[in-house]
Amino acid sequence: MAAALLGLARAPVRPLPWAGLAARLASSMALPEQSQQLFESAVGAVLPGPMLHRVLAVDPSGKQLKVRDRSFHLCNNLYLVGFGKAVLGMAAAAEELLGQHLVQGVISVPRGIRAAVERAGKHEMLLKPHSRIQVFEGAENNLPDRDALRASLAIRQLAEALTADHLLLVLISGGGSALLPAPIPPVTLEEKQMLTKLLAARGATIQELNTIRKALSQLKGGGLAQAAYPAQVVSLILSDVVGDPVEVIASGPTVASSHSVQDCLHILTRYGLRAALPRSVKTVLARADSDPRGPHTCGHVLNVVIGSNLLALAEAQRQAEALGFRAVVLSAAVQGNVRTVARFYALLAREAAAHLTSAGAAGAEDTELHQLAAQLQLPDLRLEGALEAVAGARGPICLLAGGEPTVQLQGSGRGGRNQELALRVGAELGRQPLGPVDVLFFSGGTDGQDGPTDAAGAWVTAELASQAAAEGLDPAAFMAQNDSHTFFCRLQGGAHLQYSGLTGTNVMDTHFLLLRPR
Ligand SMILES: Nc1ncnc2c1ncn2[C@@H]1O[C@H](COP(=O)(O)OP(=O)(O)OP(=O)(O)O)[C@@H](O)[C@H]1O
Ligand SMILES: O=C(O)[C@H](O)CO
Repeated sequence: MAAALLGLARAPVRPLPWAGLAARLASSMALPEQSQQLFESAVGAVLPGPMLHRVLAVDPSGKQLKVRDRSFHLCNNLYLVGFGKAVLGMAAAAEELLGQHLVQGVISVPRGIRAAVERAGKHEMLLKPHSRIQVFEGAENNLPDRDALRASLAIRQLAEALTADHLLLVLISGGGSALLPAPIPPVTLEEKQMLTKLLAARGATIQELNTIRKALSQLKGGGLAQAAYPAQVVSLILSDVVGDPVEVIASGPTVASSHSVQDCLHILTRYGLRAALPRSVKTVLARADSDPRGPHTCGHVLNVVIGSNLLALAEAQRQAEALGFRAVVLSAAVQGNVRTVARFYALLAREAAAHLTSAGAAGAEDTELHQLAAQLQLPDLRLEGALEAVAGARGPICLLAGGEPTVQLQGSGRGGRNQELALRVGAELGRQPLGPVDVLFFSGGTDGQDGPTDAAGAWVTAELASQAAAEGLDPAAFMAQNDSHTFFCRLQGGAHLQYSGLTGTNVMDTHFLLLRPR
């Protein structure tokens, strides 16, 4: 769906007409440098400014706001609210574009974000000095708190005061659920926070977590849209969820919820929380099905996904082609255990290397690769397309993917999904020689922060095991402790780490596999 929405469906890969020149270009730069360029172009494509400019425009008369192919009348009637990790930059871009039409705005963004953006010199992501947009910072560590609650109440108040003449622009990005808490009484903020924490710790998916959050919230699951009715509502959504489901991202505050109380009870039972529910939660759930207003309706809302992992990958693919790689996007929905995902990428690298060096792929490994692909159940995986492209290639190959694998923490080390994935792929690649081909795997979080570290991710080559051994580092010991960040800090003085600082955007992670025959 996202591909169609964004007009990004790709034609099958054909040989490049300028293949000779491009291949020379690819071979003149080091693979780590090239992977860094791909990451920068991926992130650059989903920065708030470019994204908003792609979908929003004011017509020359200044009387119409164009959102894709829809037009909305402007006459001192524009209001703005927003919540999410990327919303400060989105609001700054909206203010730049629509400032003179804006009457008032309120946004809820993570604690410390303005100072971080300022320190990074990203002034284009800051609001103007006398902005009409009020900023609340809160939800430290992605958990709803009193400050986020105050922000939610200000957002609700703004929405409820609107009339049919008004237009409300809603800016939404990942992290929005924690930044827009408004529990339905008698549920308290603390009770909701506790339930969310318990569900997350027991492994609930973001879909399950947000189903519960919606049932207990005044503003999620279409509640914000309802509060703004009869004003027209345009929501611009930056997706941080695989498949870009608008009802899940930030718990869908402008999307009518299709979940029933039964769905909630199933989830609470699945995670062993049904028996110990606070009385207030039971009361709200019991009331929900008998709510005389019925579910929220959202006919007055236009929800638009303005950025996603696929958009970032498409830009990185373009950049890879410009660098002379034959480039294929494998999937923008990589999920699953990081160990399985790492094995999958290592087998894919091995098979691609075998084709490039005419060694021929081993049957058992091809079978395992397909088994892992089936096990991971990636809905949009283009494995055959990638293998075909690899089989027909003589020069450098770039396979791109994105998503959010899961790390089940066992140790007490420092790391993140991306660094752990890279370390695991590197360890797998070193198991057998790959022939005369250079192979690099890169994994980086588009928000610029991988887990609780200040690196965005890391890159590895097939030489990782020997490089580590030369410095007395044992990758297996670091993996057992989930200590990938410490490993990469020590390996060649941190040269394999990707640092970009907080990027001000967030469309999950990017994975690049680069292969170049020697
Ligand atoms: N030592 C570690 N090694 C590997 N992964 C870790 C480690 N510590 C935390 N993580 C992982 O980091 C993730 C949390 O990091 P982060 O704050 O970047 O979350 P996020 O999912 O990227 O947030 P968002 O999607 O809202 O941007 C969790 O998935 C957690 O399992
Ligand atoms: O805020 C949230 O609910 C998550 O980041 C998913 O969008």
